[in-house]
Amino acid sequence: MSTLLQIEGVGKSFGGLKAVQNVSLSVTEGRLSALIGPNGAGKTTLFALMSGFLTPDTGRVVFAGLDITGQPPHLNARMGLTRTFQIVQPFAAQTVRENIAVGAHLHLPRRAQALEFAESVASQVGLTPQLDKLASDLTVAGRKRLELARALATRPRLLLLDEVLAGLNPQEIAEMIPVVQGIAQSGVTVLMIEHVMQAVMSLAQEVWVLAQGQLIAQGTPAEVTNNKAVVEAYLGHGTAERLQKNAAQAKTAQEVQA
Ligand SMILES: Nc1ncnc2c1ncn2[C@@H]1O[C@H](COP(=O)(O)OP(=O)(O)OP(=O)(O)O)[C@@H](O)[C@H]1O
Repeated sequence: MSTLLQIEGVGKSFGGLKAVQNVSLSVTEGRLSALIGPNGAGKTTLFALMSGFLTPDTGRVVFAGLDITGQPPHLNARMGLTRTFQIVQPFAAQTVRENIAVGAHLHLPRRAQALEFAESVASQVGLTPQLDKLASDLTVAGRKRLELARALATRPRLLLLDEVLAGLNPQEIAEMIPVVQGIAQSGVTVLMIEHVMQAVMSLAQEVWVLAQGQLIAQGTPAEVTNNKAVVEAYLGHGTAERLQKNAAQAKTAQEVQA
């Protein structure tokens, strides 16, 4: 399988804060991967660097074999690289259909065609019954689906999903997971930022872990969740030893009792 997106030595600082430091990774075409890490690790900044919303201070971004470092987001979207946002901001006074059509206009200049294409995208994310509703009347889960639909309407090759499950209740999360899976199965390469580990474990084929702006682990979901550096990044220094010591003490206590 080929590499669709490659970032090499990418870094970005805000004043004295190194939000992303020397990060390199390759996203394989056709895969569903995840980027995880504690709050403030630099995940959203990395998405912004990949998609052109920010220009890196160091390093380069290569998409489909072309250097796109510093290229603005609308040109990246035209090439097939689209992102969603953690905070969803649809055009509130427009219908769901019209909102989705905005994304479709990237490749369909005629309004009637864009509106028709919006319908097929809506069905992909389960928004067909809401097509004529105003975006402002959608629930949080509906807005999340709309954000997905707007991005899908641009016909991405690579879709960067920034916490599409944030703010959803357990049932809504369970309903959204197959939607994301369906998008990947339709041939779109997906990289998602996600805090909901249940989703990462069930969806991701490959996971990267960021902490304090640096990549600290990479592997399958099972590999990264068993990685000592990852456990410590989430739970604090010394946690891995403490957990090991507690498990050993519990085992000894069981043996003494037996
Ligand atoms: N535009 C900005 N100006 C200044 N500091 C910023 C800016 N954007 C992000 N930061 C800082 O950079 C660091 C990384 O932020 P970022 O939002 O990328 O982290 P994150 O991993 O996406 O966090 P979360 O999981 O909480 O969304 C944080 O310390 C944040 O406060």
